[in-house]
Amino acid sequence: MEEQPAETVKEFAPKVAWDPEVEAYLRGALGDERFERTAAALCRPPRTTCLRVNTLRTTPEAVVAAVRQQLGPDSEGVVSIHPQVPCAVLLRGSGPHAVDYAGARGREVVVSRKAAEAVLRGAPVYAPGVLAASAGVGRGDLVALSAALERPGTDTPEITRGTTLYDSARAAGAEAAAAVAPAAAAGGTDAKAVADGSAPCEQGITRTVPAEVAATAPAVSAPPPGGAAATAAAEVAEAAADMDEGGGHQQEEEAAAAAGTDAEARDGTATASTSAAPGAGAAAGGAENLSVRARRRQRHRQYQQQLQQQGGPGVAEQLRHKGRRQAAAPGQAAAPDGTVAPAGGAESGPQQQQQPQQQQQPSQHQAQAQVLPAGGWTASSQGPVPPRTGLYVGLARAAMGRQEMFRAREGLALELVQPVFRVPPAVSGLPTGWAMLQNLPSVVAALVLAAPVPQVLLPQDGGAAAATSSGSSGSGSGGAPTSSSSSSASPSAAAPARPGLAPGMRVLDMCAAPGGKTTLLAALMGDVGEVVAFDRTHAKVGEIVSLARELGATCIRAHKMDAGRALALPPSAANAGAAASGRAKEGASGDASAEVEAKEGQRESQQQDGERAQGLQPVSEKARLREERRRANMLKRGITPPEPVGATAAAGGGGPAPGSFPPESFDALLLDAPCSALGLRPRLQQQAGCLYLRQCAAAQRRLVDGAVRLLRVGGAMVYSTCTINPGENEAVVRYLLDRYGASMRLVPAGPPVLGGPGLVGRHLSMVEPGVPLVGAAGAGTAGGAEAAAEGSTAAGGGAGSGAAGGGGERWLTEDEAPLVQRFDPAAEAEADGGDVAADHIGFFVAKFVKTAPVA
Ligand SMILES: C[S@@+](CC[C@H](N)C(=O)[O-])C[C@H]1O[C@@H](n2cnc3c(N)ncnc32)[C@H](O)[C@@H]1O
Repeated sequence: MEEQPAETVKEFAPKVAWDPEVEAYLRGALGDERFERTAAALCRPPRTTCLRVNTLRTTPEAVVAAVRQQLGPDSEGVVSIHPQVPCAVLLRGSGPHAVDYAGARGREVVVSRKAAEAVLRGAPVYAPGVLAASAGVGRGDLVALSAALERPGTDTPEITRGTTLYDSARAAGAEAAAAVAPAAAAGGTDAKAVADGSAPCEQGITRTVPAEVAATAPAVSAPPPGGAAATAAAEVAEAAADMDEGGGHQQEEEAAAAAGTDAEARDGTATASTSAAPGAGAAAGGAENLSVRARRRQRHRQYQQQLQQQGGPGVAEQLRHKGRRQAAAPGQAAAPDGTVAPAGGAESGPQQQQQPQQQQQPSQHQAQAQVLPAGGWTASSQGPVPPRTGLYVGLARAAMGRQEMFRAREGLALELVQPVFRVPPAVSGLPTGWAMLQNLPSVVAALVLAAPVPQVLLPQDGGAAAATSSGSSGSGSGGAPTSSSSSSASPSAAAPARPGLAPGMRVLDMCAAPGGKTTLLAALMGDVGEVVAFDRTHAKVGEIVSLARELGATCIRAHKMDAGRALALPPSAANAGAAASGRAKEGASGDASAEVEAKEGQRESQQQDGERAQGLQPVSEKARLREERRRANMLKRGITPPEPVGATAAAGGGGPAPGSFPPESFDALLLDAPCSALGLRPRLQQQAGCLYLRQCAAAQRRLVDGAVRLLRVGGAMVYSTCTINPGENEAVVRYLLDRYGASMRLVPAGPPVLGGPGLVGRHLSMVEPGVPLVGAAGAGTAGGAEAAAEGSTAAGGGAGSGAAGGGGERWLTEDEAPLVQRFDPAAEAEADGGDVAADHIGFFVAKFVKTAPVA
């Protein structure tokens, strides 16, 4: 096999791009080293896929056998039952693998960030995900796949859809073909830059030429017509034709320049067009008259001026690079493999090898770009584009030609040939309802709710659990643990325990769609009892219903409900509730965003429920009929329609929703809160800003306010998120304990325990608007932020200042931290031998028991 130059092989090692304020905050929370590892881990998918077995229909062993049968020899070492979570079947993948991009021969397709993230999980790319492609990419071609990030703070990708990327090697070949003479004069210092492999391109990516090639390549004169350069020119010409479809004259200008038909457009100084290679000339109009060319020149200069006016340093840099490339181009030639060979002569040799040392230190992304296939890629049909990120995500084969990729609204555009991650093969042939894909920490969250609650924490009369204590713990049906918690942090670890979840209970899943955890709760209860599932979005409630049907869970009642308004207080308590609500707002008074969020949430909820509320107090016959149809429709789809209630106030403001529940309605409760999702993987970019993080936390506190009231005394509650943001995790636990500590007790979140401890300390300025976050972190604590010196304990409740109180955002104490589970995306790297079974998304689980009514 032909040996490939090392430069074509690329490692995948990017780090998530963050909003700067969020980065400063997370660095403070996690410490620099852990933050760096987390930022790298978030760019990669977890290498283990988890199939959660539906124990209502089958057993883990049966699923493993079915998967093995389906995968055949491929299943060797790939499939296993999780040792601590019996209802979880793990399928192991591998990566990141270095990818050799030599086969792409300089062709590239840029896809949206989201498409690239899907590629990392093993998906192909569909036409809408394609943003840019090299000129002349045809069906069946191999291409390097790269990701475009979004411009900071926007959803707009950094590269416009439809952009043509020029393969600089081909463009250079065309230019060489256009030159009658070897253009020795233009070779000068730029030829030197090319020769030593450092010639930059328009995108700010430094193109690398293998040293061997640089040292040995012959000097180039005009290549023979019909050779590689002519082919390249023809492809560039095709690109020019492509670009006419939507690119406007600027694209044409660029194409002409790249095709070597207008020397003036390239260096701005030449006075005559050179004789073009046949292909290039025919394509781009080498026999144009001077006035047309003069107009082009003018437009080109105007465009450059515009760019310089609009752009920051990036644009200036691109223009500089562009000038250098263009001047250097005549001294280059396209090697058959798409690499660029330098001009020989006096400038070549050891002198050139020193050039890179004089260059500016490349950024991280540039550093990645330096190991791109020799030849590199340049942009663009629409003028210079921002410096590329160099986020290469695999070698793919085009299933469409370039034009079709942009014209098609759907359809497979690219199939992965060499992936960065090898995900386990898809398991598609399992009998319906046997298993579902569910990330392991999510499974753990439900199991933690089912885990036994130490008896000593419960009131004498046994509260809710006593009513069902004769039932099994559910371990037989769902693999829930039966033993008492083993956490040494709990003073009551050795005490007899009662199940947190058992058949016959009435359980609430407050934010339930699409229903992964809801259906697991039902399985853990043996489908006996009632699992009430809320979601605020109508369509999503439908998803819960469908999943419940598919998995055969009949005890689930799905409601469309804003969980923050689900608490119905009796009229006598309404005033007290309103007062509680007022206090909640008071507590958050330092947090302007909380109010913003509360108002927004209220507005949205009111809007969503407006129609329904009207239907409950119909103003017309038409409205009544509409409501009837609506309710019938909901019933048909398995969604429980809301019933009117007479209550007038609820914690969290906005009043109770129709169909809301009185306090202490549920024996157990799961609050899997909507969150910033900063733990989901892979993510190549995080757009969330601090304001958004604060809004998420405010919404979560509002949901907590309702949850603690809806839970019956003696009942267990799990709070979980899929974010690594301590403001939505530890700080929410702190809020709950400070505000409701007289009624709610933090207990060990387990078994099973697969995550690490929570963060101790506080962040001084996260919740204080206008205070810069940088520098807020102290040194030497678990998170790099200030140590928890205040000694707030799990039981030491009362109306504390909460997360929003003076002194910034507060997390856990040393005693509390081991009781929760923080799933660290970077944890797997720390594990012995890098155990892929421990490769998780970022997640957080905390468990509480209600020991007394909430006043
Ligand atoms: C993290 S997801 C829940 C995932 C779910 N527990 C599972 O495991 O499949 C959060 C859900 O909360 C819903 N949601 C957001 N705000 C809500 C609210 N105020 N009341 C009820 N549901 C809400 C969202 O629509 C979303 O489906």
